[in-house]
Amino acid sequence: MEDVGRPVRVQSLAQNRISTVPPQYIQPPDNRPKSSSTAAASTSSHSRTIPLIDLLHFDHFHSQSIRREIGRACREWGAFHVINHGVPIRLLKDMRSVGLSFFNDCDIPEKLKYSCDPNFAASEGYGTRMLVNQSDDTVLDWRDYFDHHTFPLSRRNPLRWPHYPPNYRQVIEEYSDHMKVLAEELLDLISESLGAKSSCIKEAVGEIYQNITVSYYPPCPQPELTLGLQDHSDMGAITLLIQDDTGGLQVYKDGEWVTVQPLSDAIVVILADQTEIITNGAYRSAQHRAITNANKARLSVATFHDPAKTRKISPALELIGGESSLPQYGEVVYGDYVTSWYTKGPEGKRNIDALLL
Ligand SMILES: O=C(O)CCC(=O)C(=O)O
Ligand SMILES: [Fe+2]
Repeated sequence: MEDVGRPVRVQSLAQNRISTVPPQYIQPPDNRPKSSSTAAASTSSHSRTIPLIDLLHFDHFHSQSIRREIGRACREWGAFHVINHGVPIRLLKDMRSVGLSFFNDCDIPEKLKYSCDPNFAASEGYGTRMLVNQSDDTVLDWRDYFDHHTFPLSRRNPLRWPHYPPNYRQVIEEYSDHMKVLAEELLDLISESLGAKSSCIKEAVGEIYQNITVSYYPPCPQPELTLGLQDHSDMGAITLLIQDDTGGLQVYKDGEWVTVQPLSDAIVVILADQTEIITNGAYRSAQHRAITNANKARLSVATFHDPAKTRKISPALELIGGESSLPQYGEVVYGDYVTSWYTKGPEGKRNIDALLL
C-alpha cells in the first residue's frame, strides 16, 4: 500500500514478480517505446548513435580538431560520448558497483531509512517520484533513485548517504570531485568551440551546484508500455552520465529515438537547458529518456552541474550581437525554472521552449 509521505518503490513491485504493471505506470500510446527499441534491436551495432570524442590527444597540435568535433556534436546532437576523459576507469566501475550494491544488497526497509522528502523537488536521498504535487493521472516512471548533494561543499554531508557498502561514501566523494573537474573542462571546450573565451559558459553559470543521481530501473514485466524515465531535457548546464551494460538511454534526434550504446569506459555528456540559453540556441539541450528492460535491472549515474537557484541566466553577451543573432531567450532566475520544471513536468522541452522570444 502507498501512503502519501512514502510512495511505493518500483523495486518492491518488481520483487513481487507481477506479470502486468499497475495502471499508473502505463504510458499513453504516443509515449510508448517502439517494440524494436525494447528488444535486442536496441543493442544492434548497426544503429545510429551519438558521436564519440577521444580527449587523449588533447594538446596544442590536435586541439583545434577536437574543438571542431565537439562543436559538431553539440550542434547536431546535444549529447556525445567522451573517452580518455581523465577520470580513472576504476572509479567508474566502483561507482556502478557501490550504487548497485545499495539497491541490491540492502532490503527495502533499510533503504527507506534514507527516504527523500517527496514534497520537495530534488531533495536528497532515496526516492522514486521525480515531480512534486503529482495528480492522480500522472504517469509514473519505472525507476527508483538515490540523489546526493555534492557541491558546493557546504551542501555535502556524507552522513546522509548510504552506509553500505562500506566504501559507498568515499566513492561518491571521489567521483563527485572528478566529475566536477571534467564538467568544467568540457564547459571550457564547448565555449571555445563557439569561438568564445574558455570561461564564457562557466562565468554565466557561476558557482556550480552538483547533484549525483543513481537511478535503478528494476526489470519490468511490460517494457513496451512503460518508461524508466520520461522524455525530458536536463534543466541545468551539463550532465555527465555513466550506465551499465544493460542499456536503455535514448536521445531524440530527427524525429526518432536513438539508443545510446553502453560503453563501459566512456562518459555520456548531455547538454542541458541553461547551456542552450547561454549559447543563445547555438547548442541545443538533448531531449532524452530511459526505456525499461524485461529481464535485467539497469543502473545509471547522472551527475548534474547547475547554477545556483538565485542565478539569473540569459544568452551570453559574447554570443549575441548584430542583427543576425539577437537574443532568442528571455532571462530566467534559475530557481524559477527549476520550480516550473518540477511542478508542470518536463514533457520534452516545454520549459525551455516557453522562454523563446
Ligand atoms: O538513466 C538514464 O540513462 C537517464 C537518466 C537521466 O536522464 C536523468 O537522471 O536525468
Ligand atoms: Fe536526464
